[in-house]
Amino acid sequence: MASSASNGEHKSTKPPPTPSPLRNSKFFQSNMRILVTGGAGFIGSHLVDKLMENEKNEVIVADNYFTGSKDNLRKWIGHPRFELIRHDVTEALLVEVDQIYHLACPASPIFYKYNPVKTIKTNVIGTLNMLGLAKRVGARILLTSTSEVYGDPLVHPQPESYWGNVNPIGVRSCYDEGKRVAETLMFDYHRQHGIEIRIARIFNTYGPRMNIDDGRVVSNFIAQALRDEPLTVQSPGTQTRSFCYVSDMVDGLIRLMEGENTGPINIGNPGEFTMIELAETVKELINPGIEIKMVENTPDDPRQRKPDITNAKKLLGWEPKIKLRDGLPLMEADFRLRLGVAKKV
Ligand SMILES: NC(=O)c1ccc[n+]([C@@H]2O[C@H](COP(=O)([O-])OP(=O)(O)OC[C@H]3O[C@@H](n4cnc5c(N)ncnc54)[C@H](O)[C@@H]3O)[C@@H](O)[C@H]2O)c1
Ligand SMILES: O=C(O)[C@H]1O[C@H](OP(=O)(O)OP(=O)(O)OC[C@H]2O[C@@H](n3ccc(=O)[nH]c3=O)[C@H](O)[C@@H]2O)[C@H](O)[C@@H](O)[C@@H]1O
Repeated sequence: MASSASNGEHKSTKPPPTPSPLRNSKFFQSNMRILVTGGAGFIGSHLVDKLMENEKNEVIVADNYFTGSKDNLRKWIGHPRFELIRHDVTEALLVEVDQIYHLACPASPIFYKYNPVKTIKTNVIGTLNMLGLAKRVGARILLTSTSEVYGDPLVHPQPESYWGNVNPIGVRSCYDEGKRVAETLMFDYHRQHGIEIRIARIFNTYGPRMNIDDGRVVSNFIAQALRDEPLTVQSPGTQTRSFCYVSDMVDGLIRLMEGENTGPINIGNPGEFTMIELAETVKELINPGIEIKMVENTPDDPRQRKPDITNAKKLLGWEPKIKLRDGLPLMEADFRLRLGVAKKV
């Protein structure tokens, strides 16, 4: 029997499947072959950079480029330990790998709401396909779930044991409910087939390489500040989020994959800000002359969000290092380069 969902230490009674014998038949042998779905995206490409630092890793990225870009991976294209495949995870993929980081899914609300049926297919069929692959080759699989599984949370901060408050028929449901089903599938494969699973519940992550017009709040505010446009705070502006810098996130994901705990484990930075506070910070750091404008919000926007990271600290020895005020200038420098806006002296 699996233990309770709150301590991140689920154990299946079944032994994991044996890795495919084909795995050992290659002439060139790295110690670990790793598949990263969604690896051309924001978090995925930073994860690939970190995994490629280890010479014993060979990395395969599968991505359909819906929100990601080859440009994010350009330094690895042509590298002997790296392979990039244009692939949609809603279709089966046959590769021999030891680990799967399953990130493929549009993450910004404007993109996941653009084609909600495709978003839910990506979360459900895509995760089923990756679990099928993990089962066939005996790979360990990590799912990047989300703090959105807590919906508009009635418990604050959110521990992993909280079951959430999600609208099942709303405009965000393709993503929220899609990720909840993906988590269910992970645990069903774990209990039924002994697959080694890891689930990270990621809280709002920001950093260099986010799409400039991604639509998420940090990228919006930085791009607006650099373009001398008003910062668009969606009403009421008192809603909160907790922002994690991408290098901290990648460190947490790798620790989770390499450790012994299935999760789900919250990975995020508990520093909590209202959207008005975030706008004021961006204004102060990047463009003090800019206006802050209140605009209409979208349905079902969670009113508060902050991770309880007790489990991540205890089970992974992980906690974020980069404060928002230190991370924003790193992202600003990247956006300035890409937008061609030099810093005034
Ligand atoms: N960034 C965050 O704040 C955050 C928070 C919680 C969870 N997550 C999760 O982390 C993962 C990565 O998020 P991100 O911020 O890097 O987003 P992103 O949009 O930059 O990256 C997602 C990647 O997945 C690819 N993709 C989408 N659908 C696909 C499909 N059907 N087949 C193959 N590839 C597909 C995209 O092209 C893109 O490269 C997602 O699973 C997201 O749900 C992110
Ligand atoms: O961390 C998570 O779990 C989830 O967080 C985000 O979802 P959300 O928090 O709604 O992200 P944003 O679109 O960045 O919105 C954050 C807040 O900023 C506000 N906002 C957004 C954009 C803007 O221009 N102005 C603004 O005030 C929104 O109303 C919202 O309250 C991500 O988009 C999801 O991929 C991720 O799974």
